[in-house]
Amino acid sequence: MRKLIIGIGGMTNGGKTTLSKSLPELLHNSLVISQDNFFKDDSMVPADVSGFKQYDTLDALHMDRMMADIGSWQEDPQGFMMSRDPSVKSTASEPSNVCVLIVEGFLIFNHGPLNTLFNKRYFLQIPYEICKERRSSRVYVPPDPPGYFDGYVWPMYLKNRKAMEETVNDIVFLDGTQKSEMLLSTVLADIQEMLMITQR
Ligand SMILES: Nc1ncnc2c1ncn2[C@@H]1O[C@H](COP(=O)(O)OP(=O)(O)O)[C@@H](O)[C@H]1O
Ligand SMILES: O=C(O)c1ccc[n+]([C@@H]2O[C@H](COP(=O)([O-])O)[C@@H](O)[C@H]2O)c1
Repeated sequence: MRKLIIGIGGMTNGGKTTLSKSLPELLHNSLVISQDNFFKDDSMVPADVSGFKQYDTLDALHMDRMMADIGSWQEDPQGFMMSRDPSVKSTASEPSNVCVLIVEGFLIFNHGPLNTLFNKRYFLQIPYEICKERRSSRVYVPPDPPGYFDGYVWPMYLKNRKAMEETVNDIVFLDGTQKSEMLLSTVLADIQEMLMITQR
């Protein structure tokens, strides 16, 4: 069984989840793993000197669990997909098929062991004002306290992005202000081309 692992990283509210969840509807044998599902419990996330909870760091995430899930997919993609979604039909008997894992999250390229697994890396970026606007209408658990975006989220984005750019150089940057359909068709066409090459 051949495998492809696609990384959809990006800024908070860049549109990672929206793009990622559309792909499995159009790609056979594909599944999404979201980094957001691996946040530690609030009681395990410390606050900084300003009192802001430090959610925008790898330490706030159970990366060990996320890596374990990806490892399980690598060992048996069909079995893992069926354990996640029993309605998925096994096509293991079909010749030359490829399983695709889409890994999405805001810090996926900042985690060295995870970053090495990607066959392709995308990063959705949006301007500060749009990011702040989109974030203000989103409700996290716990919700953002007043001043969190400018006092913590944005400075952490700049810090994490700098670290990413210092260590990873083959990222395809996508303009997250483009229409969702446009982003989807761009990434889908790219993945389909990779699938054709992988199947040869
Ligand atoms: N291409 C887009 N154009 C306009 N708004 C978008 C687009 N993609 C996502 N959004 C909106 O932005 C917000 C964050 O999207 P989401 O996909 O959850 O981002 P992320 O997973 O990167 O945090 C949502 O309100 C979503 O509807
Ligand atoms: O999901 C959670 O448990 C959670 C709790 C508090 C904050 N978050 C925020 O989730 C953001 C990353 O997710 P996203 O979807 O906005 O890229 C990050 O900026 C965190 O500040 C997420």
